[in-house]
Amino acid sequence: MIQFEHVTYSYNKTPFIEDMNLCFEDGKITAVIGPNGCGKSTVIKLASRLLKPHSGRILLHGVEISSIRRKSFAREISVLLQNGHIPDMTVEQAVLSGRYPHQSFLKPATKEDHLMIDQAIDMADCKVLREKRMCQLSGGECQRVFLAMILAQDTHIIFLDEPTTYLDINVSYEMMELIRDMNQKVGKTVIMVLHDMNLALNYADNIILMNKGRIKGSNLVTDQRLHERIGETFGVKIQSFSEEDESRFYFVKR
Ligand SMILES: Nc1ncnc2c1ncn2[C@@H]1O[C@H](COP(=O)(O)OP(=O)(O)OP(=O)(O)O)[C@@H](O)[C@H]1O
Repeated sequence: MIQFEHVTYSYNKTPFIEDMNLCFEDGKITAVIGPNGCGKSTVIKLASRLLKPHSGRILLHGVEISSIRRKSFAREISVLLQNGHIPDMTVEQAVLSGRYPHQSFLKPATKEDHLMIDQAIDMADCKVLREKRMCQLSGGECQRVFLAMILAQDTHIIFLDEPTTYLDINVSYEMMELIRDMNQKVGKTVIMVLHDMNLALNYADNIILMNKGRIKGSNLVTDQRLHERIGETFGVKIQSFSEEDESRFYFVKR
């Protein structure tokens, strides 16, 4: 479990995130949603130690994350960022680099490392890309390889910042199915930033809604007013229709 306690962070003189309290529960898929610039990536970067809070505490299973050793932390938490750096190496080497928290300095990769990268490449459907260089891949292919790197890192908690960027609609759903498998079959805790409300509503066990650096609601999956709240926050109108005794919603411009 990751907890934010009274966290404050600012990029300039004015605090952007102020006194934030938040909990990412174990074993769940949590979607963080909110308009552009509302602070979703900032939260992911704070939780994954890429940014340091100016005040307050961030705890991983009750331990302040700043006190955890780098390699131990990387065995617990992995993160897929937006616009990640494309390494100058082959896909196989890139996926192997995901194993670094489990390897000893200057020791060659072990049998287990190779097994993990084979599994990760298989799961993320990157077999045909294995020998290619990263710079030769399309945006969607790169995204799949980044996911394979994360799978190879084999952490309990996975942060994904817009994992479906560059993916077409069909592959986006495949990616979500893979994320659901990681959660349900392997027990990973997944926290992901999503812009696609359909994906968030279909795949998340928990939805956290943000606006202007603040949490506007968490545990929203069961909130009867979830769709209205999304509409208000994004400034869009909701329309609903019934399908097979189920109400479906879509959002349109006001
Ligand atoms: N390095 C930085 N320096 C200054 N301001 C920053 C920096 N990074 C982000 N910001 C600002 O902080 C705010 C929150 O940014 P953040 O990337 O967390 O938003 P987001 O909700 O993830 O947005 P998006 O949906 O567009 O990806 C924005 O106003 C952004 O301009």
